[in-house]
Amino acid sequence: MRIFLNLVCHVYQVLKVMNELRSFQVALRGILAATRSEKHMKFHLVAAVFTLAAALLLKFSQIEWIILIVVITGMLALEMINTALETLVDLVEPNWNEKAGKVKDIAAGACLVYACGAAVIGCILYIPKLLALFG
Ligand SMILES: Nc1ncnc2c1ncn2[C@@H]1O[C@H](COP(=O)(O)OP(=O)(O)OP(=O)(O)O)[C@@H](O)[C@H]1O
Repeated sequence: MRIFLNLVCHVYQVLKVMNELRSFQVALRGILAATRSEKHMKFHLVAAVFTLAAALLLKFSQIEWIILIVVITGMLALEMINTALETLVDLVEPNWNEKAGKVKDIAAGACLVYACGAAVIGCILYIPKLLALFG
C-alpha cells in the first residue's frame, strides 16, 4: 500500500513538472509571437541589448543593475500587454469603432508613459558615468 502511495505521489510530481514546462513553453511562444509581429518589440529588444552592454562596460553597481533590469523587463512586458490588447481588439472588433480605438490609444499611451519614465531613469543612470568617463 505504501509503495503504491509513493508511486502515485511520484506520478503526480512528474505530471506537475510537465504541466509547468508546458506553461513555460506557451509563455515563450507568446514572447516569440510578439517579437515577430511587433516592430516596437524588436526596437525594445535591440535597445535592451545595447543598454545592458553599456551597463557592463560602465561597471554598474548592484543597485544600478537592479533598477536597469526592472525598467527593461517592465518595458518589454508592457509592450507585450499592449500587443495582446491590440490583437484582442482586432479580433473582437475588426471594423472601425470608437471604443475599440480608445482601448488601443490608452494601451499605447501607457507604453509611452513608461517609455518616458525609462528614458529619464536611463539619463540619471548613464549620464554621470559617461561624463566621468569622457569629461
Ligand atoms: N477598430 C478600430 N476602431 C477605431 N480605431 C482604431 C481601430 N483600430 C485601430 N484604430 C486606431 O488606429 C490606431 C493605430 O492602431 P493599430 O492597430 O494600427 O496599432 P499601432 O499603434 O499601429 O500598433 P503597432 O504599430 O504596434 O501595430 C489606434 O491607436 C486607434 O486610434
